[in-house]
Amino acid sequence: MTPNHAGLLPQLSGHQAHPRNPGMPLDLDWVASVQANTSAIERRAATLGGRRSVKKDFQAAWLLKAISLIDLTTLSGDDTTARVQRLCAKARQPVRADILEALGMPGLTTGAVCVYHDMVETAVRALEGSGIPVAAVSTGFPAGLSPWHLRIAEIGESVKAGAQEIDIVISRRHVLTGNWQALYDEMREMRAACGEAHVKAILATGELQTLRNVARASLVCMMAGADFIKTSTGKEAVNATLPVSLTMIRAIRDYEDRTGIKVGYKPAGGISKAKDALLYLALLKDELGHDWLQPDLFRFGASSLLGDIERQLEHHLTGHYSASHRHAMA
Ligand SMILES: O=C[C@H](O)COP(=O)(O)O
Repeated sequence: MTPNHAGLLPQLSGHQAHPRNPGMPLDLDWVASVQANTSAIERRAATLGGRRSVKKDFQAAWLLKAISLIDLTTLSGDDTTARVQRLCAKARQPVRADILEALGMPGLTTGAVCVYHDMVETAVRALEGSGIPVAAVSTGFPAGLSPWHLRIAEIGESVKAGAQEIDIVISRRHVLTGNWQALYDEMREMRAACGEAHVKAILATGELQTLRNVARASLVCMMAGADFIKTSTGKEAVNATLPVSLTMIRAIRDYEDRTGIKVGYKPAGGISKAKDALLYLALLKDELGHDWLQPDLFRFGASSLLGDIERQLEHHLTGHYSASHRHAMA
């Protein structure tokens, strides 16, 4: 049985890397004008699941697409070389070979592997020749409160060790005190320290108090040159949510409308079910269109999502696909 691809299947080669975000001068008037209608956003997010139904033929294609968009992550204090090597092997072959074969996607990989700085070299070695980039959480992850020069130095060390993507944590206090200049300057300097590596700005949205703060912080980070904006470290009390995602995705849309520059989006933390991944993809497709459904512009930051997707693909092939997974996509 092969899925009805509907133009969804991830591209395995010949992918054009998306240009970096050069940023722009800080526009404080624009930042001040940003609003977020919390109840409308929450209503829209709450109805997303009910409004959509997945055509059964397309389910496998969407799940394969989701795999190609995962930053397969391990960010545990007890990470070992062996664990990271196993993770990298999983990134190279995310689901059983016979499943990929049956679905016409041998060679499918995850979007990237995401690890602490300490594990970058191990991951780079384990992924050699695969084309899968390594993302490092640098800048004193997850709190992002180590001395400034050490945060900048850590970025440099991660790049030197071979990380092609750097996930940095912003200073939430700059957002909470409305110090947009400080946030802009911080982000700008961290972006410069990344050199050619792409930079993802982690907003730690669970600590930003309001959706308006989330929208304004998103905008300032994009103005300062973030290539991606990311919700969470996975370590806050509240991590990725649909209302936060809608807010950030709309900020990305506004930034593109105004500057013509496409910035990527990475929801992270607590996304562990295939059906939830499909909701995020539905939201992205509705709000930003198909252009964003590729690894240069969208990633899931997730440590345990892949296992559930693999189970659902098995069910798909044996005809026992769960009805609860049919509600997200058209
Ligand atoms: O950036 C990725 C997150 O830390 C992963 O969070 P998770 O372990 O809840 O999937």
